[in-house]
Amino acid sequence: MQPNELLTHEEETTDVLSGHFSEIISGLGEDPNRDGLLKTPVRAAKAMQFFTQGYDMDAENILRSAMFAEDYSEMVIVKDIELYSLCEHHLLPFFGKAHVAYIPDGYIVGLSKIPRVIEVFSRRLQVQERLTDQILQSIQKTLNPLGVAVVIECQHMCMMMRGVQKQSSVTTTSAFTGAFKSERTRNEFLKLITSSLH
Ligand SMILES: Nc1nc2c(ncn2[C@@H]2O[C@H](COP(=O)(O)OP(=O)(O)OP(=O)(O)O)[C@@H](O)[C@H]2O)c(=O)[nH]1
Ligand SMILES: [Zn+2]
Repeated sequence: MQPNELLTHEEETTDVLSGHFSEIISGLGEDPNRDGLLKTPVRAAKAMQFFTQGYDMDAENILRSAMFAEDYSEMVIVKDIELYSLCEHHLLPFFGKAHVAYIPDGYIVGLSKIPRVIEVFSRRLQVQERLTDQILQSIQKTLNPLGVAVVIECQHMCMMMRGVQKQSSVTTTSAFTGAFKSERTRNEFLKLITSSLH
């Protein structure tokens, strides 16, 4: 029997990635066999797998698992949801906050499912614009509410640690469907996410 037959798919991936990380460490001129680096390829592999675990998750299933029929039809906002993602250009983190709102049309969703949907799409190689849109579309498609709004504010390590090296710039992206296309509704949402009372 091959030793690999006993490994799960996840463990096999860890194995493959750690081989590559070992080469990266050598390529950087370091010795992957020195004491402090011995377990680093496996640790780095597991970290990258954690950062990209969203590929194995299904946002629509998550939302559908906690949809409840309810007559409430005012705006529901979940704001200041922290997120960590990886920029697909440099494989460096970008991180910040997401604010999500929807106006129910017959169904509400379990509140925790909104941050879970953000995990699904942020734990991948991403750009902030696509992340914003994917969150929006998955909620719109599943709940079919009167409207969805997503605002994301992030700092990108690729703009901080390297490249242009700007430490304080924050990128804001937003996307809206349905009722949030109206200026009045959108402004109410934007006011509420900047208010400390909500
Ligand atoms: N639109 C968008 N751009 C991003 C995101 N994350 C990183 N980038 C940008 O992707 C671009 C890649 O540009 P390139 O010129 O190919 O890469 P580069 O030479 O490393 O660019 P610099 O970062 O300017 O040094 C950079 O401008 C990054 O700032 C994102 O989420 N959205
Ligand atoms: Zn980048």
